Amino acid sequence: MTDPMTAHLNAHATLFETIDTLTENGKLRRLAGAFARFVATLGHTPPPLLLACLLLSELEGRGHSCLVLADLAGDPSPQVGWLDGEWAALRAAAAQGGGSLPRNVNGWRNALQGCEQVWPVGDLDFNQPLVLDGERLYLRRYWRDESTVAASVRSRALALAGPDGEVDTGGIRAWLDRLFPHAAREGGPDWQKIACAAALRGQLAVITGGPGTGKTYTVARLLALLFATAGEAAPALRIALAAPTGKAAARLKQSIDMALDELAGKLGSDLALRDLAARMGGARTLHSLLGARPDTRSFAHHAGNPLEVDVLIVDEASMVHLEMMAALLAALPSHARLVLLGDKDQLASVEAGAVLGDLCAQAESGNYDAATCDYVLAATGETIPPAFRERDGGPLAQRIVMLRQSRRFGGPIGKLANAVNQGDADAAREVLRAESDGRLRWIEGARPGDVLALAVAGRPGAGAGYRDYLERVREGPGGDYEGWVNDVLKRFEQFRLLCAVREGEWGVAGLNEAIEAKLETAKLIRRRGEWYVGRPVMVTRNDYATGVYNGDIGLTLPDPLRPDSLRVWFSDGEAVRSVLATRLRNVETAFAMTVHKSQGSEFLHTAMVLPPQANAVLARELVYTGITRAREFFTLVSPNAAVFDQAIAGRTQRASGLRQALGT
Ligand SMILES: Nc1ncnc2c1ncn2[C@@H]1O[C@H](COP(=O)(O)OP(=O)(O)OP(=O)(O)O)[C@@H](O)[C@H]1O
Repeated sequence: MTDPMTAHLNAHATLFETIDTLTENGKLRRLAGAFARFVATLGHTPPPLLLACLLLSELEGRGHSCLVLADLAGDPSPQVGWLDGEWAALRAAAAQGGGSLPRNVNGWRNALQGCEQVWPVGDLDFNQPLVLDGERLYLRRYWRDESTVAASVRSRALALAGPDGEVDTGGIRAWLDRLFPHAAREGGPDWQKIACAAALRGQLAVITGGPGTGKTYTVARLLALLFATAGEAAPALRIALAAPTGKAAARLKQSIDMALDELAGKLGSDLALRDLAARMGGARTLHSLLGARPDTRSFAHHAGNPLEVDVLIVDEASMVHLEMMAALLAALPSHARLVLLGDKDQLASVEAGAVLGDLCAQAESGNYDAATCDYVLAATGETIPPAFRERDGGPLAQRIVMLRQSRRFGGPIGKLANAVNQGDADAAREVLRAESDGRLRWIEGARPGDVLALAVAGRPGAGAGYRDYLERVREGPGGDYEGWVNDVLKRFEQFRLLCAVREGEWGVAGLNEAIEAKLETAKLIRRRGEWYVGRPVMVTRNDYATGVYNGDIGLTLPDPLRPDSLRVWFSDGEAVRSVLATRLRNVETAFAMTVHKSQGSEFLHTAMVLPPQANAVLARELVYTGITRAREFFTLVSPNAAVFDQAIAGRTQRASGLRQALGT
């Protein structure tokens, strides 16, 4: 006799067969089918629920935190990159399981809210795995995280440091005038100064801006201001610096230390800034700040055991995913001031959510209310221009300041990044083709050999690609092993090849192999199995035993004490540290890496390789992020010029309920 569960799954045999075929063909991730099967074991499962679960899981893998019912009622193919009638095939197969599928949003909502696996928000809660909130379907944990973030951001946005009358705007103004002695360069108000004042007004500040707009410069001055205006509390002020990755954390600490040191020189003994820098300690990854525990999703710090901080600065906030932001906000004591720094236009986190983008949805237009404009005038002497005054600005808009003038990125790379950000393909192509000063180069109609030549030898005026560090490796350490390691690591950071995709000849996997072969032919490396001298690797999973984390990049060099064994060296701010190569289990070769993984890093010369065909991940944010990883030189390599236009035409809009919940 067939048990009821098997009988139930059999009723959907055609649908599961179609799901399996799509999975085999790489159109669905395995987890999506497995999740749909799991939900089917939990009770009666009508075909609309199965389809919704399948899509929800597939979308989660692509960074969306929920499924919008309008997409179900319409056609979700664009979000999942289906081009060949996959959605129609799934619908047809689902219909064979019995009954017709809903035709509109109302129909889908009715079908889903009647299912025992779904909790319609507001009904009695039985801890069902799926949550239906208005016109969005969630996996319960994302709904919980989104609710935590929305509630916490709302209450922090509302909490003023005191009625504005009680904030000593005169005192703030006096310090700000010293910290920002020069007027803003391109007319308009000094947004950096305004950002500092805004952050002093409440418990949340978001400072967004493109590369080189002075986010770190501003935040160093904000720290000085907080310290200067804290009065007797100053010596006890607990400040923490954090970022999503170790590399970004190290960069933040380094830049803040430098900026504070420079300020200390200017302000003399009026403010003990060097003491402040020393007391702050290092910058940490968010995982380490929250006390990540191996193999669990929970942290040592949470609402019941909050972080011991008064001020928390988080850099590269665009990389912070929804789950991490929820954990961070839950663990932050309510009195603490949170300052988020990041570029809202960059790619969102690899994991689900686009929190910074959602928070900053209206940052361009400012939307400051009259109270903010009055406060800013009193605290900074700056007048917010009418164009940035209130339209429909709520409390959150008052907490967000966008820095609009880049100090480092004014040249052709900045122009290109701007054009891409505006989706202006004509302007972007024009800047690229002008190849100003050799800063930009576009290899159109590229062949694989062009990428390899670039990787091995760079291009004239823009450095020698990977040849440079490998030749230094070949020279050997001489008498100063650590100096040599430092130099090799620095040279490796001068050039990087970024890919939009992982698979195929133009993806990370194919290019890494091809580059290794080419370097071997050029006698720059000598492979001896997986590990060899000069191999760059990227860590793909946190490993608490060896102290290396997802995204860390290291170089393989001979062990100074036992030349036969290899160690992988990582930069740790100014210092270096190493791990025996054979102890690193989750690593991959990193001559080529994805744009996603390059976030938080910059290279003197960045080359970005686009694939020959457009696909769902290839969007404006990705191209913008790739370009803005270049400090001095940028090369675009594309086998098919049309793909560049297609990529920047599309924006990635991640499905989330956060904008609505926050009114942004
Ligand atoms: N108001 C200013 N006056 C003088 N120099 C400035 C000012 N603002 C920024 N700079 C300089 O411009 C450069 C870029 O600033 P900063 O590194 O703070 O930008 P950022 O937005 O943090 O960049 P990234 O996105 O790359 O982290 C630095 O050298 C900084 O010292």
